[in-house]
Amino acid sequence: MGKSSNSEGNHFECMNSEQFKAEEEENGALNASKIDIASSSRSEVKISLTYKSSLRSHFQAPSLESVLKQVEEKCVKLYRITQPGFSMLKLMKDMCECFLAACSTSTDTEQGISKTVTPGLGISKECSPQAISVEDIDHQLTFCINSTILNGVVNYRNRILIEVASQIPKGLGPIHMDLIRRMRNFNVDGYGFPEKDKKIDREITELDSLESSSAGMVIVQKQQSSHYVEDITKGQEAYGITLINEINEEPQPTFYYIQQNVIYQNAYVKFLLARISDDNCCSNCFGDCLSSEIPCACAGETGGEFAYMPGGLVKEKYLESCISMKRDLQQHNLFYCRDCPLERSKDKSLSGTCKGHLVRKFIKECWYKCGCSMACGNRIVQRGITARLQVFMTPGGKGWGLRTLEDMPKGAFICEYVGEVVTNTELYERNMRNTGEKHTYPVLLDADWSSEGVLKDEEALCLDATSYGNVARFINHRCSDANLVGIPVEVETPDHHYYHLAFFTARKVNAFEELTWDYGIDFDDHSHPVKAFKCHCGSKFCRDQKSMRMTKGAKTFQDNRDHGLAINLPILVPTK
Ligand SMILES: C[S@@+](CC[C@H](N)C(=O)[O-])C[C@H]1O[C@@H](n2cnc3c(N)ncnc32)[C@H](O)[C@@H]1O
Repeated sequence: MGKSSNSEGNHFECMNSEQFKAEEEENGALNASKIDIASSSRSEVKISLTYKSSLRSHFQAPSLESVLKQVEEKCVKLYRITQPGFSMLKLMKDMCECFLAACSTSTDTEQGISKTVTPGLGISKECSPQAISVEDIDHQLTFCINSTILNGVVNYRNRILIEVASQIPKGLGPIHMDLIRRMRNFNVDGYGFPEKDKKIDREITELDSLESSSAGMVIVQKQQSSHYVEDITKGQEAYGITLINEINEEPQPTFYYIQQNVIYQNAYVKFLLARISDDNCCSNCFGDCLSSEIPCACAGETGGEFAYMPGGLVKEKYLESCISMKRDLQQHNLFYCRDCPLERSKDKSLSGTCKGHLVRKFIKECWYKCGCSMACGNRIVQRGITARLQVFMTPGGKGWGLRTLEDMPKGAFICEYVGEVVTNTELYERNMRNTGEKHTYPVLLDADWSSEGVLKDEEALCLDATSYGNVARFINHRCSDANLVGIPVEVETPDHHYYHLAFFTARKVNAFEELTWDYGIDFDDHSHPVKAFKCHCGSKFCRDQKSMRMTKGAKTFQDNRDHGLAINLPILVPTK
């Protein structure tokens, strides 16, 4: 317990966890930071953060204003804060207010022990002589009840240890359950525990039975996962994206995480402001275009109405039309190219017959030439991923997959498909060099080939996420009833041979559900140079039944190379 006073001589009581400090030293985590929150008897709150950095010899203290300004700028960029007037001082004030509110609302005692808990991020506190505190440094959470009674150490790598000290008073059961409930909340908050950790319930009951015995260290659950990565994006996305493998020994996939598309070589993608005409931007707008009474020019692409609702979800009507386009293909016209870039890329001397391309609806977002702010409701995809996501090894033979760690409503933006922008010809050459990769990661950008007349080679584009990509490269295929829908989004250029392919939820998706997308594969097309994978989507509408029987005879791995997503052929209508 520490004491300090302010300039008016008020004393603050501040609780530190000695146990945690010892552990920190043991782990050599000398650069760890520590936050303390303390309250005085006059309900004043003091936050202090000790940051241990390497010592500098000529240290000159900067002004508080300049530091706050720099932090605010950094936060706005790093965490994509779109709230105008964001202020660090206000944030710190909010933290103090929350602390006081928590003190006054949760001091109801149970079995004589205060249930006051400050969940998460490096906070220790004392609101009453008997408190529970929660600390998190580098994702090690320490739960303390009265500091001495029970310390639960939750390790984020899927191991949960609960250490029980030697004297356990009777009647702590409800508190255990309360802790477990909170641990589950931490799961949902992105600490990466799989849903099956619900079996903690059973184990905590076992722990309850230890109450009357003298216990030492009790390992409640120890499940070493073969692989866990805290953030595959290495800080490039607003929230870290974890990766976990509890199924087999397959290590983390090797690829470079990129947050935005990069052009490989020949692709013609030019973002020229001069090409954006007045009809294609809203230079007279300001603030949020969605709140103006008359939709601006940027809504023109979607029939004079914005595709997004305030809050960022895609409007039901628009979303449904995109979903039905994929599901009921026969209802929609396919465009057949005169000189199909796909076929042309295979062999220039041959003129292959076009297999047809879906003519897709585009969303157009506001961009640089528009007068609105970055917080405008018509800028969703360009603001990047905000959902809590996790890459995980699927149990069903599909390799790695992607899931959400939080419930997502229908129409929510998940991520865009990011990769190297390559021409069809470049992709074809890559495919030919490819010697038996298990999974493939290319997507055709053919949503608007119908309006482009004959595309030049450098204009017929694909995204290849094999070596450079984002989290979307892990989204597996599901026939017909996938929970994501891919929508083409125009951001930088009105040239629709280049666009962003963005994934939105096609229905409400629950936390821990795998996110899937219908790649649009025709499993019956045996003319493709690379065979489609055997589909394990598990959907009752799976289109691969026939194909599974026909490919049974494939003998070598090479035979089983698949054409993943690089396919744009008519889909069979599912048989219900
Ligand atoms: C874009 S990647 C998806 C991530 C991939 N599962 C991985 O481990 O990296 C596409 C590849 O995943 C596999 N895949 C995706 N959906 C599948 C499904 N429904 N059944 C079987 N394999 C699937 C195929 O090998 C496909 O080429």
